[in-house]
Amino acid sequence: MNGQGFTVTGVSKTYGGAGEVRALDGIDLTVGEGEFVVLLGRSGCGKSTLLEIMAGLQRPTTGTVRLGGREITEPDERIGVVFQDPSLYPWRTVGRNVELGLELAGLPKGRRRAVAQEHLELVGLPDAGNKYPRQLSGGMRQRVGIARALATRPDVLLMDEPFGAVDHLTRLQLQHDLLRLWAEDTRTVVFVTHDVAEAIVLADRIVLLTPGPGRIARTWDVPRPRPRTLGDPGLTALREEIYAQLEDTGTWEKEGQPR
Ligand SMILES: Nc1ncnc2c1ncn2[C@@H]1O[C@H](COP(=O)(O)OP(=O)(O)OP(=O)(O)O)[C@@H](O)[C@H]1O
Repeated sequence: MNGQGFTVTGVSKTYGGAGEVRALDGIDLTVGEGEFVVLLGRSGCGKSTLLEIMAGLQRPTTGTVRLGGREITEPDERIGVVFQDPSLYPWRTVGRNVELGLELAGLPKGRRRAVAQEHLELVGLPDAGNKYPRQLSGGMRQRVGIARALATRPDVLLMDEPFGAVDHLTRLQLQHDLLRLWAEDTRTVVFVTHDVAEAIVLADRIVLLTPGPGRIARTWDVPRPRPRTLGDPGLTALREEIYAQLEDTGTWEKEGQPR
């Protein structure tokens, strides 16, 4: 276990400009060391805003975020971030993309190579190092994004719809691989999705956000062993409960697609 916990206290965010948008209001959230928390909610409820604030990529209008007791006000070496679009540099090989954070950290070239290769192996791409991103599938590129985030050995992984752009089967495989990586080296994970099934398969705890402004409506513990299948009766009940709560907010259609 090498994770660190987050404490989000009274976080609100209002985007300025012509039409003010209250994206978040009064978010209080604790994520324990080594815990896998999923932020679930429809499009526009402030999931990305909250994740970016936790990553130090944005400042809240009010409130604070602490990681291991230290306030987060800017990007932090203890935090790795994975977005839906892995944004790989097309002119760099896959290996050199994974090396990016290590370059910034000043690691010597030979060591960078070795660490990048080690992390490509970890995500199931042992032979991809000398290829270019365009030679990989979408799912493989997303794995490279994960390898890049893990290569600097962050204590915490923040993931914003990381599997949102890949096909269903690839998505299931990536979920499985992520859980394997997490089990091998447990670190704190905060994972954003609007997919109820994905939340149930992955999370220790599901945090449901509702929009206008984004607030925490409810949280659920998912006390089932992994790997989980949605056929598990305990999970079917939970799934129904989450959908019922979403329907209460009048903004959801069954099977996880926001209107
Ligand atoms: N840079 C910005 N400037 C102004 N408004 C913004 C900005 N970023 C987000 N918003 C607004 O804040 C609200 C929350 O957006 P956010 O992207 O955090 O939600 P989300 O739940 O992650 O949505 P999605 O699932 O579609 O990514 C939305 O109303 C959005 O339009």
